[in-house]
Amino acid sequence: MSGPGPLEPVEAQQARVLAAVRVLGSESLPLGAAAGRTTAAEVRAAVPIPVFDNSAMDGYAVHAADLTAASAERPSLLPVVADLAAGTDLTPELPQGAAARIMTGAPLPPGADAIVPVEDTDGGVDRVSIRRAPVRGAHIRRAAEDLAVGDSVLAAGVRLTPARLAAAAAAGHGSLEVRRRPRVAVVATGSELVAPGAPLRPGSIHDSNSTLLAGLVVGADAELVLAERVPDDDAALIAALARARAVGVDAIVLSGGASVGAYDVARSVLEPRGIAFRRIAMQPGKPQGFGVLEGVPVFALPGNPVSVAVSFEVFVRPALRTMQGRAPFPPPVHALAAVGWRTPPERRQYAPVALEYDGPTLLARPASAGGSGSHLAGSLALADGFAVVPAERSEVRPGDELAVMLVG
Ligand SMILES: Nc1nc2c(c(=O)[nH]1)N[C@H]1C(S)=C(S)[C@@H](COP(=O)(O)OP(=O)(O)OC[C@H]3O[C@@H](n4cnc5c(N)ncnc54)[C@H](O)[C@@H]3O)O[C@H]1N2
Ligand code: MOO
Repeated sequence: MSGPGPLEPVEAQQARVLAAVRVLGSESLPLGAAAGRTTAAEVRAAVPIPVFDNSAMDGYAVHAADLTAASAERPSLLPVVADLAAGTDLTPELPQGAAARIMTGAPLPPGADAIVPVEDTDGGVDRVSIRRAPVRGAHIRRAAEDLAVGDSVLAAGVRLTPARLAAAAAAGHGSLEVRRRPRVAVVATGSELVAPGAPLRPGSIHDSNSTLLAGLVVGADAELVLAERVPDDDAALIAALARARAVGVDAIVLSGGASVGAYDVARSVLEPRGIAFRRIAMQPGKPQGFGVLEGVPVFALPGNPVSVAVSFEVFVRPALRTMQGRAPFPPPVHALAAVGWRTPPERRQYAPVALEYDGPTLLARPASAGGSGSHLAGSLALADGFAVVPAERSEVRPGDELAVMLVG
């Protein structure tokens, strides 16, 4: 990149990224190992839900027509001809004029057309006294009333939450075809960096980007296979990139050295290797390197911590989602600005905001009292998301509606 060059739209850079990434292959995993994975194909019910007609109550299976006269004052008495617990394989035909004791989830005996809850009876074992006339169909759960065999349980490209895994289990699946997790290497560059918690020497700072990126990668359901911190030294970065390729990666994410400084190592190493460095019309996150190095997408994010957090959401997360076969962009939430603030000209702002409800109204408030500087790492602690302010706006006024990207 020689000279400043024009600012390019965020969408143009996102399009480059998405054009360069591919959906990964799939593998079959047992449900217990599939949480956080993405379905590689539509999942259809292999068994119906419910599997068979069954009782929704502990009580008695009856013919409703036998009990039209039953009341608290004049209970009806029926012989109990069967005792059906959940899990029983008995399916006796229920004769007219008889009852079967039945527990919740036990199969409905053929002929029965209503369940009387035990609370409406004397709980008898040989004979039962019934104090209330049931309506036909009462407390019966019909086979397939939720899903029939072949019905769609999960679409392809859906993240597997515990609830979705449970639906798949209920529909007869023990394992699912899921996308492979993207393998990601994270490299923080900067001679000023020391490990979190290590003593600071003059001019040094704690490396927070490694922690941030590692957590974001894992939170995006990818696999962190390498995390390195390298000084502003070409040979050190080249060696780190070689190690990343040696372990096998689907993406490499760097932080720092993406701008025009004399020691901007990411740019000096990667630009000659075909990674393009551009100025994107966004704040923070203006300098962005992206390209494909020996088949591997490489993201060179600017070093400022808030820039890293925003750049991940805007470029890296959509790529990792695409690799997993998901829609690239999670839907934003909408909030009203609690206060006003100035925004930079000609750059779309991604302002870290804290969200809070005022009654039913979701309000967004800048997460840092110190403004929206990309160096304000402390503001990340309070940020629930990034409010997206269009480039043509120069200020946000109190009450303005804002789209907010939730942080991962
Ligand atoms: N002359 C210009 N200077 C700068 C421009 C510009 O257009 N012209 N753009 C500014 C913008 S905007 C950004 S953003 C930064 C991006 O710079 P780099 O990507 O080269 O990042 P560094 O210089 O390496 O670091 C920036 C900042 O972040 C701190 N940092 C870096 N790594 C970490 C880490 N792992 N943990 C915590 N903090 C980190 C670093 O110490 C710097 O303070 O360039 C502007 N300059
Ligand atoms: O683009 Mo930089 O991230 O504004 O500070």
